Amino acid sequence: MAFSLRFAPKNLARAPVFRCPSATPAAVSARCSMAAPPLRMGVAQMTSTNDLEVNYNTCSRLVKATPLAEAAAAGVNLLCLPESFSFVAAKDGESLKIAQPLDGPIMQRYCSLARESNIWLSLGGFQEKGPDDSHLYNTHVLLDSSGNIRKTYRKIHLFDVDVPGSMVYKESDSTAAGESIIVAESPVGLLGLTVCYDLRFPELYQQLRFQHHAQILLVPSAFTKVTGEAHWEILLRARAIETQCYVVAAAQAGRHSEKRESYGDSLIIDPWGIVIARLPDRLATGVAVADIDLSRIDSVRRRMPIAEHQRIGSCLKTQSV
Ligand SMILES: O=C(O)CNC(=O)[C@H](CS)NC(=O)CCC(=O)C(=O)O
Repeated sequence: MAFSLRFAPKNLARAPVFRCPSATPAAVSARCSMAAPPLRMGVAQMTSTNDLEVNYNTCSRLVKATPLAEAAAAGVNLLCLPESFSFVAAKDGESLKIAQPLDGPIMQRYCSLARESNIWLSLGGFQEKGPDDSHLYNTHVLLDSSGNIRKTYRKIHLFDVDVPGSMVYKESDSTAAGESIIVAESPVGLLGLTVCYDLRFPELYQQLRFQHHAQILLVPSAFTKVTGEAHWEILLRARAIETQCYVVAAAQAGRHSEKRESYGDSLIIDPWGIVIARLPDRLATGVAVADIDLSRIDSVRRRMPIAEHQRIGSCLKTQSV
């Protein structure tokens, strides 16, 4: 299996500086000259199949190959895995058969992985047992470094689309839609949790930023090859620019089965819309990392105060025709 570990270019990493509590001038100047370790995120790319065991082993390798914040000065605080990290069905109905509650053995194994590896994990889309026997939830699960589930987000927008030149997807046949917008505190900042096709609904990201104050938007995905080539990077950069948030998008890449193929190109994008880490489609499996500089969010927002300039939804009157 081809495997790569990529780092963001150095000049893009601006470490935040410690604020000094009051102390003797000597102690203050010693501490002030010390930069805080940068906050760092990793984005993982893989080609999951309908083999739970193989997928777990790949995830475990990706986690273990990632330098950890606790172990290394330049370690990663939070690693993001794509939608369907643990399972991609090869046939209709397979996902429903393997769906489990969050306290079932599949998710518990990933909780142990987070705990043993001492790292926070964003698990992009898990087949969570649903409200009835014919529906599951497509659930984004956030684990802390002790292996606890911190937050879960059930995918709101379901992919019922006839993709030109590909196939007809009808996610709602077997998936129940989520109904809640979810943000989560983490060591790298306030996260907005979303999944894949949600990316096409900018209102969700607007709410995450302007109502819920998210700083980093997560978009774990299994985009189709056709729609990914046409829209993936443009949509992700647009969401970063218009919300002035970091966007972290872990992707499935390559061929999962005879009928299913995904568009890779996992990305980390800064709040100005610059791509600061990338795993191209041809690198099927790997981790890319980048620094998260929360002061960069502040400076982008200060220089272009769109939150203050926002008028739709507050003072504009609707004119009837
Ligand atoms: O079925 C699974 O295993 C997991 N779910 C998915 O992969 C979902 C539903 S089929 N895929 C997408 O939302 C692709 C969106 C997309 O490609 C676009 O918006 O263009």
